[in-house]
Amino acid sequence: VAFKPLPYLEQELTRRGCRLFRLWETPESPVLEFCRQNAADIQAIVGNSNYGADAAMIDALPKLEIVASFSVGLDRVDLPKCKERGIRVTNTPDVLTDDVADLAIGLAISVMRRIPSADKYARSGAWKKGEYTLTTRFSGKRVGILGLGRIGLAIAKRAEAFDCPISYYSRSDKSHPNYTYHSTPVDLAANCDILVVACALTEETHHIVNRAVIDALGPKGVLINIGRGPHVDEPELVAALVEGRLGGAGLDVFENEPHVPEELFALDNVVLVPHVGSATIETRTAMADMVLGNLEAHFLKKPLLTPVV
Ligand SMILES: O=C(O)C(=O)[C@@H](O)[C@H](O)[C@H](O)CO
Repeated sequence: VAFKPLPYLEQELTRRGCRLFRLWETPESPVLEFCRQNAADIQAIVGNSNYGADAAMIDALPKLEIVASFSVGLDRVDLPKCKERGIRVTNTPDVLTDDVADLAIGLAISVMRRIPSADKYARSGAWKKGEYTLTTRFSGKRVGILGLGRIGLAIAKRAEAFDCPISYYSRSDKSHPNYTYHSTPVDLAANCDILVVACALTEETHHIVNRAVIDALGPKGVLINIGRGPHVDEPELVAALVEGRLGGAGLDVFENEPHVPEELFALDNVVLVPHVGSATIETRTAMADMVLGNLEAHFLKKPLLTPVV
């Protein structure tokens, strides 16, 4: 188990007879060393969005049969290597879609209406001296979505309820009846007020939000990232926000988690949360059940619940 899991997941793995090798409890020995020492016994890895299974780790585990990720995103798992070795890989799709989409809309409204700093204003007593500054309406704003997959569609559905016209960029035109397709991220950014990152992290989508996209979004534009930190060229983002070349940002993920750029701390047009997209008890429990179900199916030689490899 590569990360400190939900107690429920840890208890259930033990109750179902799994012998756990707790990687997070062995800071003294490098991960690879730890894997090599226990290679004869490790048949499965339970990882997440930060701790996956790279090629070196897979090579160090000749008995490895399955990687059951406690995440929908698999950018930390070397999928081609697993395929090559015949190692199965599963993730936790669908059960977290609503929470992640809710957070995306929550971040957008929080940035547009400056909710965190308005909250601070009310708590500070400053209201006694005068009204809080006017903010910007979310309803009706043009929402652009990078990646119209499960989470992207769930965000679009929610934004539609706020009368927001929806446009998107993805590898192919999905000829969606109500949503406008843009063939480049820059084109999408130039034609929306709020740009939401909701695609998987791949070599292709690494830094998909770069200087050109940020400048196309512009001084009134808002960026929402509930994908992965490396989707965004973070130094470019920070510079644009500090210089006022971008109107605001709502960020759940960062390039070097858990480190957050301190230059953003003083900006009230920026809302920062610590990778909590799926962090509700309901969703994390459902994710745990999916991990448990996939492991059980694998070792009982039954069809996996959510196979990726
Ligand atoms: O599912 C993903 O891809 C996520 O990023 C999150 O749900 C994390 O896995 C979660 O932070 C668990 O550690």
